Amino acid sequence: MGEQTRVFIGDTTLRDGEQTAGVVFSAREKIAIARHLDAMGVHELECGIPAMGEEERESIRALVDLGLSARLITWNRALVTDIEASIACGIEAVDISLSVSDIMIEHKINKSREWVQEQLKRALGFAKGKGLYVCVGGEDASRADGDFLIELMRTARDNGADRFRFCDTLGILDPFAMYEKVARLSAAVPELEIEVHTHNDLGLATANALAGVRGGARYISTTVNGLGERAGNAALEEVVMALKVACGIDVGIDTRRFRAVSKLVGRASNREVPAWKAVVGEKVFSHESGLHADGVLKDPRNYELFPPEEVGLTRHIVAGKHSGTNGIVESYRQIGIPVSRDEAQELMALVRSTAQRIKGPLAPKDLIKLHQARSVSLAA
Ligand SMILES: CC(=O)SCCNC(=O)CCNC(=O)[C@H](O)C(C)(C)COP(=O)(O)OP(=O)(O)OC[C@H]1O[C@@H](n2cnc3c(N)ncnc32)[C@H](O)[C@@H]1OP(=O)(O)O
Ligand SMILES: O=C(O)CCC(=O)C(=O)O
Repeated sequence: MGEQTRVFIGDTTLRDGEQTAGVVFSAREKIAIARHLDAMGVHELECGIPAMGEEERESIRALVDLGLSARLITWNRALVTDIEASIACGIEAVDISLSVSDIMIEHKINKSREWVQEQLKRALGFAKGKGLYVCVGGEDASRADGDFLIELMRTARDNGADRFRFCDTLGILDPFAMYEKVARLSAAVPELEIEVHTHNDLGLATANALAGVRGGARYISTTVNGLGERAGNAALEEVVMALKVACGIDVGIDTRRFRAVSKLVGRASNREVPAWKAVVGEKVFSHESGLHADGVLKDPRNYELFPPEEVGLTRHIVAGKHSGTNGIVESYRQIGIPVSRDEAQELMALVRSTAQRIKGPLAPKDLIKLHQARSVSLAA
C-alpha cells in the first residue's frame, strides 16, 4: 500500500451501529452524530433503512435536509419498494443488499443463485433508471462461492452498479484469507470498486479491513467505537489511525475529533467505551510503570505511537503500584510540589503500599497525604 492509494471511509454507525441489539438513536442523536462525522471529513454515511417505517424515514429526511458534504446512503433489500422508499426520503445513493452465500440463499431466504442474479438485475435496473449511485451489498460474501461472487459482480457491473460491498458478515475471515479473496475479485472485475464490511466476532475486523485494502478495496465500512451487530464492526478510529500509522495512508479525516465523537456515540448508544479501547479509550495515554513513565517523560515517542492530541486525548503520568522515581517526581510536579529524586525514592515504597491498599492509582490528595506524613516523620 503506497501513499498514492486513495481510500474512502463509509461509516455505518447510523445503520449497522444502531442494529446493535438494544441500541436506539433518537433523531437528534442521529443528527449530532452525522454532523460530527461530516465535519471530520468522513466520506459517506450509511444512515438508515427507509423500509423500516415512517419514523426511520423521517429521521433520514432530516439528515438529507442538513445538506452535508458526506454522501448519504441507505440500506435496502433488493426490492423496488425498498428503493422507492429511499428515493422518497430524498436519498441519491443506495446499498442494495442480497444474501450471496449458499447457506443463506438456501437456508435463510429459501431461494436459488439464479433468483439472486435475477433479483439483482431487477433492483439494480430500477435504481440506475432513477439515476441513483448504487453499491451492491453482498451479505455473507466471505462464505460465498468465489466463482459465483465473480459472476454476481459482473452482473452488477454490466447493469451499472458503482460498487460492490464484500461483507464478512460473521467475522470469520483472517486477514490472509481476506486479502486473497478481495484480490481475486478485484483482479476479475477491476471496473467495479470494492468496499469491505468487516465484523469483529474474532477481534479481526480492523485487521481484515486493512487486508481488504491491500487486496484492492477502496472503501472501508466502519462504525464509531466499533459498534454494530454482535461483537461489532471495524472501528472508525482504529481503521483511520491504522491506515495512517501502519500503512502510510492518510484518508483526510480530522482525527482530533475522534475522542469527542466516541463519547457522543458511547452516550447515545448507552455502550460505555472501555478505558483501554484502542485509539479513543480514556486511559490509552496514561503511563504508570516506572520505565514507561521515564521513557515518555524523556521523549513521548518512546511509548506512544502518535501524540494523544492527534485523537483528542491527553497524556497522564499516573502514580501507582508500578511507579518509579522519575514518574513520582512528575506526579508531584503536576500538583505543585517539587520533590527531589532522593525524596521520590523514599516516597516510592509509600506510593506502592498505598496503591496496593486502595487497589488503584493515587489521587492528588493521596500524594499530598504521603508527602505530609513523610515531612512529619522527618521532623520528629
Ligand atoms: C446483515 C445485515 O445487517 S442486513 C440488514 C438487516 N437489518 C435489519 O434487519 C434491520 C431492519 N429490519 C427490518 O425492519 C425488517 O426486518 C424488514 C423491514 C427489513 C423486513 O421485515 P419483515 O418483512 O417483517 O421480515 P423479517 O424481519 O422477519 O425478515 C425476514 C424476511 O426477510 C427476507 N430477507 C432477508 N434478507 C433479504 C434480502 N436481502 N432481500 C430480500 N428479502 C430478504 C427473509 O427471507 C424473510 O422472508 P420470509 O418472511 O418470506 O421468509
Ligand atoms: O448487505 C449489506 O450491504 C450489509 C450487510 C451487513 O451489514 C453485513 O453483512 O454485515
